[in-house]
Amino acid sequence: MRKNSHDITIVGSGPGGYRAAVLATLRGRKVAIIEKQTWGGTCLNRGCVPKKDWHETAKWIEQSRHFRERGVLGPVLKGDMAQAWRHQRRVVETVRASYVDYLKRLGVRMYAGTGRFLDARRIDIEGKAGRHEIHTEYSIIATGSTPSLPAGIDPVPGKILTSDMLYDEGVPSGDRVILVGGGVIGTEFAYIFTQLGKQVEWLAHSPALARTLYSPQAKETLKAALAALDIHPRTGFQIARATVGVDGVTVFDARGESVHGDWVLLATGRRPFTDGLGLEHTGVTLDARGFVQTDATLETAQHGIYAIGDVVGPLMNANQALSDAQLVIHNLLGAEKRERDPLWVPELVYSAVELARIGRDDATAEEEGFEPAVGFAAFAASPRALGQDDSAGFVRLLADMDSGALLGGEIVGRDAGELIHLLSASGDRDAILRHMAELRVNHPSRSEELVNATETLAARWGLEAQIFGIPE
Ligand SMILES: Cc1cc2nc3c(=O)[nH]c(=O)nc-3n(C[C@H](O)[C@H](O)[C@H](O)COP(=O)(O)OP(=O)(O)OC[C@H]3O[C@@H](n4cnc5c(N)ncnc54)[C@H](O)[C@@H]3O)c2cc1C
Ligand SMILES: NC(=O)c1ccc[n+]([C@@H]2O[C@H](COP(=O)([O-])OP(=O)(O)OC[C@H]3O[C@@H](n4cnc5c(N)ncnc54)[C@H](O)[C@@H]3O)[C@@H](O)[C@H]2O)c1
Repeated sequence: MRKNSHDITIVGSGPGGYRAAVLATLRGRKVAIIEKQTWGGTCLNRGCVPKKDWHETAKWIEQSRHFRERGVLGPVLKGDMAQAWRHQRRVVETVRASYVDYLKRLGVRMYAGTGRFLDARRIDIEGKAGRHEIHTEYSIIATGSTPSLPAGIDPVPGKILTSDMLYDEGVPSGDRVILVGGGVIGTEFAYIFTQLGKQVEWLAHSPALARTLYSPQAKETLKAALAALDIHPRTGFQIARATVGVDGVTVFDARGESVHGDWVLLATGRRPFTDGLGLEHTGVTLDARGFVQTDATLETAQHGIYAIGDVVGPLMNANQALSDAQLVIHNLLGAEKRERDPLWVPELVYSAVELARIGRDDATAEEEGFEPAVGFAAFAASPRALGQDDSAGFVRLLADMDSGALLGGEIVGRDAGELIHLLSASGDRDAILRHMAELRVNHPSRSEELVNATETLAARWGLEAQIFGIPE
């Protein structure tokens, strides 16, 4: 093989690209990865990792309300967002260094520059070190997404920011923040910013998380937790215009209503990123919204070119990108092909409560002809949660009335992002609830509430045989 030839070339080093590079190299392939900006992509540098660092700090500050009654005495704590920004940078830089080190140790060929397809097997890379042309047997497009701004609104450094700008450039001065968007970022940042000491005016077109599959009960629990901290979205506000002056920024909606603040954070969605990738020199096709079109195995219309993560959509989260990477490497190197199943990749929101879900919601289950039984356990009765002064939330499981198979699950409350693995660990969804009922647990723990929810399925819905294996 020539020096500049690779078995697999990956464009983009976010969670999707990074994971694909590691897995393919561990399986003996000669792999190249190209990154035009910062190694680790959105998730590491301006997404999941710094956001979770901030969420942790926000939780500490919120929990400090209980310090006195718990016997922890001292001055009242308050947030400092500029210092919190410096903290997440240190975490991000540490993780990034270990990512880069691992890729190097594995022998992945790392190219810093912008990758552009010349044809289906040749990629041009333009970077600080000059231009390279590489040859590749297979390629994986993992170029992610970029913020999508409302028409007529342009970013202004220090005044009108996207989340990418906030993490790349730092926290602007001024405590009065206008946060636009009722999606995942808006819902997470409304909580985080408030705990970190900002006065947040949260403008949303529709109620928080309106376009997600979380149950009404989950959304109500979130709403109550936010309201307890005096965080309320102002709904029906669709930002149409913004003006920047010496004293800050004013945003207007189409009706002419206005809100004034020191700076604005736009969380109005993200769009797939394929700009400058040279896809016109390949047979790869895009849909009307710009997502790369693939079949269920994640191969594009161009044989040998695959796509993963945000650039495929429609859901954009790191968990999906990681799962896609596993799938594509399996499909490239395995004998049989597997198909993408986004429903069974966990989804998370980190706000005043953590929300985690996997599988079908009630409506989807019913549409598919299932009769869902609901297993439920509230953290309000959990000795572990009560001892943590953090007992909001619940576990909610959907099971098929006939077979006892898991149809979907939702966990709301502290550590939901860890607990969801109990539902995602096994692909055997016919048997998972039976195994859950037999789990050898650590007591007291939050995991026990999954066992309790499973047992309510047996007790209240007559699923004893399916869950406990007792003959009817
Ligand atoms: C504020 C925020 C918080 C988030 N929190 C979470 C969370 O808690 N959990 C979660 O699951 N998800 C979260 N996400 C979503 C998550 O970050 C993305 O879904 C994930 O990063 C997508 O991974 P990816 O590999 O598809 O692409 P990306 O991470 O976007 O990486 C793509 C990379 O490709 C590079 N690239 C693009 N074009 C080229 C080119 N032509 N040549 C070379 N390189 C190129 C880009 O520079 C980029 O580094 C969050 C997102 C944001 C914005
Ligand atoms: N925990 C996670 O997995 C996680 C965390 C953060 C972000 N993400 C992903 O990143 C992507 C971007 O997040 P996001 O919250 O920006 O997008 P989103 O699509 O979740 O929400 C965008 C919001 O902006 C609103 N909006 C759009 N135009 C508007 C306007 N002109 N005025 C007022 N509101 C307007 C929409 O109504 C919607 O509520 C999403 O796909 C999200 O899933 C995932």
